[in-house]
Amino acid sequence: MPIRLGPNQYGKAESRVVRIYRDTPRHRIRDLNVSSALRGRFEDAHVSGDQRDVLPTDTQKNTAFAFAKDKGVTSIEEFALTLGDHFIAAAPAAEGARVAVQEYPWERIEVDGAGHDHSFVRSGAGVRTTVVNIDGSGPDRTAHVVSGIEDLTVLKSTGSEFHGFLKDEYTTLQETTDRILATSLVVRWRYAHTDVAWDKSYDAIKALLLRRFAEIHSYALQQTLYGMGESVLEQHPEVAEIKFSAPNKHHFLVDLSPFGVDNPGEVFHAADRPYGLIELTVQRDDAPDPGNAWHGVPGFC
Ligand SMILES: O=c1[nH]c(=O)c2[nH]c(=O)[nH]c2[nH]1
Repeated sequence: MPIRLGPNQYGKAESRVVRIYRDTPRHRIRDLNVSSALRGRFEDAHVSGDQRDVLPTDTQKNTAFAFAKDKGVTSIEEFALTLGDHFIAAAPAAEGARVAVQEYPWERIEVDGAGHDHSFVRSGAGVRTTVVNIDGSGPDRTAHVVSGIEDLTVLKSTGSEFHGFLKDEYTTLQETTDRILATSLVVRWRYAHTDVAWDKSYDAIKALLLRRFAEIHSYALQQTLYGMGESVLEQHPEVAEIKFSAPNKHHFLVDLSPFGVDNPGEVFHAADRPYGLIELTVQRDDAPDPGNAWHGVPGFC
């Protein structure tokens, strides 16, 4: 029975790289979680145990820390692209590299109305992400960048309705014209190219997503997310498509009538499970081919 090695990749997952810029008394911080993986002609390592083509995962980890010092972290996308190209050059058997980076946000601690020079507090609003996939080098090189934000928890205390839905013998859900809408967003967008002002693009897209969540009167989480994605594509030509994965964090009105207490939309039970899970893509008709841009990005349809 012929048996052979199928798709494979290997690398170092979740190196926690913290880069402090201390060239002036006003320090800056970039706090990263870096994962790299190489794919290519690595049959020998798997089938016979010959490691001559294998750039160790330990080396990949070291490189992430060394590059944080030598090249710095201008943006997570630039950092991931630089690392990926380096690994493909350093390991001749590597035909492609995947570098995923999460960035944890820090804010300066406010002291007497001003941000402190070297004291920070983790800020709660979302983790920035990128997944870079590079194939080849030289003129045949292709690079795909999928960036995004995860754990962006948002809530509207009104301005959300849900009614007119299909009903059958198992339907018990009441129609509503006023409910809480809450979700913890995972959003990922694919850039059409790599000539992007990465930090500026991220900041603007995050602000736009939040603004549109606030502005859109919701008839369903699906319609809110579609509207958010549509605005991103309208205002950001550098984005080819955007994907959402959003748990509908149900808030149930508590029945206080047994205690003779009225509850006009004021006290809710925030249920953690089960949750509706809404996933969608908003894309341009003429978006460039995704290639393997979504390779290794779990949880998206
Ligand atoms: O925004 C919603 N979309 C649904 O598809 C759905 N289904 C459900 O039970 N509640 C909701 N809410």
